Amino acid sequence: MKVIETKLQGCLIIHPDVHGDNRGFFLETYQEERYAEYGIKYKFVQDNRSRSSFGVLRGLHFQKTRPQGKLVSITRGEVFDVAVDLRPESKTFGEYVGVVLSEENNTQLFVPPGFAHGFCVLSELADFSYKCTDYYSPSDEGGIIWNDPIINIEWPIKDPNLSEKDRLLPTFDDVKCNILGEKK
Ligand SMILES: Cc1cn([C@H]2C[C@H](O)[C@@H](COP(=O)(O)OP(=O)(O)O[C@H]3O[C@@H](C)C(=O)[C@@H](O)[C@H]3O)O2)c(=O)[nH]c1=O
Repeated sequence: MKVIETKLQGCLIIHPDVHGDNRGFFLETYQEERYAEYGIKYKFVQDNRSRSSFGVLRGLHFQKTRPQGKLVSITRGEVFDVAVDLRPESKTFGEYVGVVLSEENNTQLFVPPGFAHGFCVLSELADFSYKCTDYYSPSDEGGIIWNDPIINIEWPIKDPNLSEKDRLLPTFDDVKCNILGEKK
């Protein structure tokens, strides 16, 4: 397994070892002891999977008081996946990393608790799988609009297909005030 640190502390790009043979391939998508060696020492309590079609963008999502760390990967298709650092004490607060995850590259991203997360779909269909370090808590959901001008993510698609909820998300500026306890 190859693990690459990103500029956002704790946010890791993971390339699991893929064992190919004449039947196909095998890979371990999570192994507690080995992932812990790289700082992923969380207990995962929920596994999720979503399917989306080309041009769908889900995000940018976080939970306010019960932040979820997420170990994300793709079992079908290709996405551009984004993590935004929302940890108020972080030197990289407000910065993001983006990485292509696909069924070809088998890459994973570990998004620590305290980040917003989102992805857009680059293939006809994408099956997105992730493990979470805390439970889904709908009343605790927060979000930032995908095309926020301050975060300024270079999404590889234009005019994404968004849920009604995601279309109405606030800006980073609005969310930042809440996170940092500032008055606007
Ligand atoms: C996230 C989630 C949703 N749901 C339900 C609520 C709703 O009826 C339906 C779809 O929910 P959403 O529109 O919020 O799904 P979605 O937009 O896919 O939300 C997800 O986006 C990505 C980017 C993330 O990082 C995830 O943590 C999560 O926020 O599924 C659950 O039952 N459990 C869950 O953990």
